[in-house]
Amino acid sequence: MTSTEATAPAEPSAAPPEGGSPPGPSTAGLLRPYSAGFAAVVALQVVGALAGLLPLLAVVEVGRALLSPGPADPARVWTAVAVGAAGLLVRLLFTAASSGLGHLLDGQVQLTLRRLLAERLGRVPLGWFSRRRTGELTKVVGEDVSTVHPFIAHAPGELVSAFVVPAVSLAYLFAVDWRLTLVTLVPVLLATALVPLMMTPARLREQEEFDAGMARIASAVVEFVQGIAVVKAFGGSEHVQRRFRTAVDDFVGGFLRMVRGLAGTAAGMQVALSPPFVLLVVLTGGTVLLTTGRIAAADLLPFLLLGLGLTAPVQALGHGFDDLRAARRAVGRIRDVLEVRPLPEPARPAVPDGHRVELRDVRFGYDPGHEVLRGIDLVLEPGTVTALVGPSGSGKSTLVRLLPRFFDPTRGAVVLGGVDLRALDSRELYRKVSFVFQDVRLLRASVADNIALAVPHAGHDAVVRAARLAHIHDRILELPRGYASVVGEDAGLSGGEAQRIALARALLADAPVLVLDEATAFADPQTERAVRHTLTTLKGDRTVLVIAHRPETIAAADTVVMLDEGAVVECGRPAELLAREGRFAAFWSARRAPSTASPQAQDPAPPPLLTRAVAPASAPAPAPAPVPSPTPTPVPRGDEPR
Ligand SMILES: Nc1ncnc2c1ncn2[C@@H]1O[C@H](COP(=O)(O)OP(=O)(O)OP(=O)(O)O)[C@@H](O)[C@H]1O
Repeated sequence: MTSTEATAPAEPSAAPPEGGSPPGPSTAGLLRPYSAGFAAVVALQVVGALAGLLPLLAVVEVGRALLSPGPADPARVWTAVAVGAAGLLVRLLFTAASSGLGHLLDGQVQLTLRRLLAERLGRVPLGWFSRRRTGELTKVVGEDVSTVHPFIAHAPGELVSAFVVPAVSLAYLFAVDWRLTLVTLVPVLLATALVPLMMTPARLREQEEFDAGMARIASAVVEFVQGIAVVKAFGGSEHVQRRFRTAVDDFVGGFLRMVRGLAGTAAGMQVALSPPFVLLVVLTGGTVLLTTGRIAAADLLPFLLLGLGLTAPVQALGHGFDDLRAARRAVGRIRDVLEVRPLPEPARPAVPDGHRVELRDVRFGYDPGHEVLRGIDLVLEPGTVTALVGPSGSGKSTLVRLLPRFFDPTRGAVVLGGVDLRALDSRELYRKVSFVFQDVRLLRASVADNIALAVPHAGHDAVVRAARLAHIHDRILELPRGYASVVGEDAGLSGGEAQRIALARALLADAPVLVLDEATAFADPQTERAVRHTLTTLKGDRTVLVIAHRPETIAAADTVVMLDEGAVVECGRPAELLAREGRFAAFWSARRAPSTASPQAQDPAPPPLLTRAVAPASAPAPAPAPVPSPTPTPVPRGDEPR
């Protein structure tokens, strides 16, 4: 058997990586395999952008030919036209190729990111998911990965041409007339001089307020939408609406301050970069130089045409950097997920011998310094049902989740068939351990596929048999397409029905260890009795651990384990424990007392356990006590008295 000490991690492996965890791949590292592709995108874009200058230069050349004294030289004109047309064609071809290649690369990068995320999400501890909202992950895998699109597909080409085109244009213009070139640069210099005014501490503060205001509105909307039923039922809509209105009013105030602060500078930049202003500046300078005889009229043409082109890339630069910033934030969130420490897998997996489960001095805490399980020692024998009971927050759900390795213990070990779970291959673990918890997730697939998830090649008969055992078969037949009905499309299932499908899935998987959070809260009394009957009669050689909320389940269990504040306070046969008149007896009678003010006042009276208490301790477990027909009132989960 694997030694616990050798493998026990200091912290729950579900905790986010801290300190010593291996860093995830850097953005550059993620993109390195595509560097040749990016280089090709940039090269194609540069050629395309430079070729795009040729039509403008051709117009300049034609203008010069037509404006020069004497008859125009047709050959010179036609050559210029041909070069211009060729330039246009090359520009079209190369920018199209660059864009096409950029989008292909984008597709590959997004696919790689999604594969990496899927691969990592497949290896992180199951418990990590329960600490995250589904929405957060959906955003990372969907939206954030898509956010890299402009960064990959557009930014490289746009940013490069934003530098190359002005540089080449400037070189050409300097060659024509350096004085008019300086004049042509005035609008760009003016716009650039205004940039620092947009980055003052006051502006940055306003930007932060804007972001915070947006976040407050988003959270007020989410709170309202997610809790709409509760909010309406308890008359809290006015409070929530007031919160939303306050968030919007604050945002509007902040937004107006930001706009007032930015408006003057932004308008100044817009004017400086606008074509009329550029033409005005070039024409004014050109007229002065022309009238003083320093340049020829034809020399004015390139400045009018290329001068406009000098400002366009400056504007593109703004968008490019915006995309870049958004992509950086998205890649940061993607990296956070890629950095989550995966569930450690053994290099040489051990093979369990049987399916006796032992918890040996198991300690666990979600957060450092706060233990939720405080030294649990427990043995679950094959062929027995162990009912876990205890007050809300005593650690029942946490304990059962250690068996399918949602988390690893902080200290101690969970041992299956003599092997520490950490020494088991995860596929082997899930072949051995099935679980049905209350937060059941069904896939958007047919009911049959949902049941056969762990056994994809199971025949229809086997699926039906499992569904019958889970008492969901009749309900499935009522669905529009029976077993072929797609969950969420053809069939809307209640929480209890979904749990019974999950139970059918677990029964079909036929794992020798079954861990259940009693699926009673949603089921009607008859179904609930039938499911319980299935579990007790089917157990065979199975090791069953169930968080029991119903008195009948507790009565029918072979062993009851009473937890309180993360420790086992009593453990034994239900009748023996009752006779002992200790913590479990108090817990039990609190459930019986109809006049108590506790929420259990509505619960059905527990079955007469004392009739079982007369059996000698060494005798085989007697048949379950007769189960009285429970009232339809469900036991709310987690409200047992302390
Ligand atoms: N994901 C989590 N992160 C941090 N703390 C948690 C988490 N889940 C549970 N806890 C805490 O661990 C303790 C035990 O919770 P657990 O859900 O295991 O108790 P329980 O006995 O199953 O309660 P209930 O019967 O109400 O479901 C509680 O104090 C709870 O607040």
